[in-house]
Amino acid sequence: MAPEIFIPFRTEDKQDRPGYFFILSGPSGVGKNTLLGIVLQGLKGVYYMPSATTRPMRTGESQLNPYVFLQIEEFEAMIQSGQFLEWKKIHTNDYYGTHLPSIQYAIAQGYDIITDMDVLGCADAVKAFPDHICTIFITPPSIDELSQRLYGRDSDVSNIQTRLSRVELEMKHKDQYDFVVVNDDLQDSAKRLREIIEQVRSSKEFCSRF
Ligand SMILES: Nc1nc2c(ncn2[C@@H]2O[C@H](COP(=O)(O)OP(=O)(O)O)[C@@H](O)[C@H]2O)c(=O)[nH]1
Ligand SMILES: Nc1ncnc2c1ncn2[C@@H]1O[C@H](COP(=O)(O)OP(=O)(O)O)[C@@H](O)[C@H]1O
Repeated sequence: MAPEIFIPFRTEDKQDRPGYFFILSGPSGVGKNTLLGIVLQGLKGVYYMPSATTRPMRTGESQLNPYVFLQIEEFEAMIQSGQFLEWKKIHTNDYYGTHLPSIQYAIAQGYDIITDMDVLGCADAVKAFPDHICTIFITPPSIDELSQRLYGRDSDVSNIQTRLSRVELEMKHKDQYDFVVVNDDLQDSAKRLREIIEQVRSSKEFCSRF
């Protein structure tokens, strides 16, 4: 079963202000998790917030990396007991959801967290915590390049097609985000993403709509 709080926070990372919640969105395969992996290495005190999902664990993945993997009954019990800030069925009817107690704890205690979410979940999260969320949309240099990345990551054509069929929905929401980063050259994009996060973290007064 899921732990009470998904993240083992360290008190030395506590900020003297409420925590910031950074959300990355963008079409599947654009590079959100790759960017997160690079950026988090260089950012002290920013925690990856794993989502919960019912999709099967892949080779190389483990509990909390990159998701809290749950059985459908466990996920549905957590929906019933109000443990998700938001949840969506994405792709092949798999559940993905954001653990509300972890978010509430991080914001209240002054810990900065980052996660990725689909555009609809992100909109729900902004409604719930408008003054604590910074949204960043990751966009591909082209749809052809995005498709190549999906084919490079996975060999299951039906998985890839399911993900490609959501691209238009995701891209339609791009202009509602606080920042947009084009993930063309990986290192340049990681640098830009890190700069955005550092800029927001160091601003004296947080304004959710920049
Ligand atoms: N609404 C919502 N979307 C999520 C959450 N966690 C991940 N996602 C989104 O679910 C989708 C997962 O698909 P994909 O990027 O192909 O990742 P995969 O699960 O590794 O195959 C992406 O759009 C993620 O941003 C969550 O907690 N809530
Ligand atoms: N800037 C980039 N240039 C080329 N390939 C990339 C770039 N960013 C990510 N990739 C590759 O694209 C694939 C999808 O990246 P991933 O981080 O899994 O996407 P997402 O988390 O958005 O679904 C991976 O194989 C990754 O190595």
